[in-house]
Amino acid sequence: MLTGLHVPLVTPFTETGEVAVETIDKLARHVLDQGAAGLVALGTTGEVAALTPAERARVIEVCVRVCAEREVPLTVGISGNDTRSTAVALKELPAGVSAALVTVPYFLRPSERGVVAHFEALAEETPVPLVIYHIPYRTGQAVSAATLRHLGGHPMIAGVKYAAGGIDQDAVDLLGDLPEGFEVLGGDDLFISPLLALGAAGGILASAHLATDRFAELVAAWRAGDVARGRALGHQLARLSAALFAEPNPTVIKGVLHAQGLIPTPDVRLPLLPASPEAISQADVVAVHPGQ
Ligand SMILES: O=C(O)C1=N[C@H](C(=O)O)C[C@H](O)C1
Repeated sequence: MLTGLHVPLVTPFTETGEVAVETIDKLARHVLDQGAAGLVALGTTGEVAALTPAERARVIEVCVRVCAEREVPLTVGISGNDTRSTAVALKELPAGVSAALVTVPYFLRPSERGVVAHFEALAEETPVPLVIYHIPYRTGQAVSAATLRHLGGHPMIAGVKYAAGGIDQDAVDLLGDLPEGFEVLGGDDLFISPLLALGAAGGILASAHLATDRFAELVAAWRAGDVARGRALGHQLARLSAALFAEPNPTVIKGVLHAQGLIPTPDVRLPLLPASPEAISQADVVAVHPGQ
């Protein structure tokens, strides 16, 4: 389940500010047609914090339908920094969800022992396998390779979305000795190629809304041991990711998707502000002419 390219969908908005439900359906089918192995709903890229509970439910509903039809996994993002309410959110996931992407408790900085206790408690109650979202520059909480390896031994903890802001020693340690049945998915778009070279099974990559087929090929090339292809594509796609992350995610991605006619507006919800026209046109150029 946790291999290949998974696209964390943006949440497009209509001219009047509602969630553009039909566009989510189209976008989901588009990235799957282009080679994505699965979808992620309600990630950071989906502006989950700015959606109402009813909007979140609607987004999940559309994604469940498309993923069921295509027989691909759907992972749903769950963020929270309190164990009890996170467990409730997991139990409320509807049928058809394959896994939950659960953020390391943020802001509180509970200690690594607290992180272990949190995930072990969730793993005992969750109806679907968990993917730990390790992103210390957003959560403020360090998690070592040893801790991830320990958690990865639990049968309900299927993997980690690894986004440490680069290739750090823990990434090298972890990928050198993975627990059975536990996978690493890259979550830092710019560093996906080196992480795949180290043995990551795939990635959850917002950049892959664009050039989805090339991102899927990047994952396949590294997994097949095609170093020359993996390296060449990796350099090309890193330029695209850099352009798409020139301003806060997902503002530039939405700007480019809108410019390409794939979503009705480039709108984001506060506190995000729309990307600048310069950032959008620069990323659009790189997306269309990847070699330049
Ligand atoms: O929503 C996600 O999942 C992702 N979010 C990251 C971010 O916004 O920093 C980027 C990554 O591509 C996936």
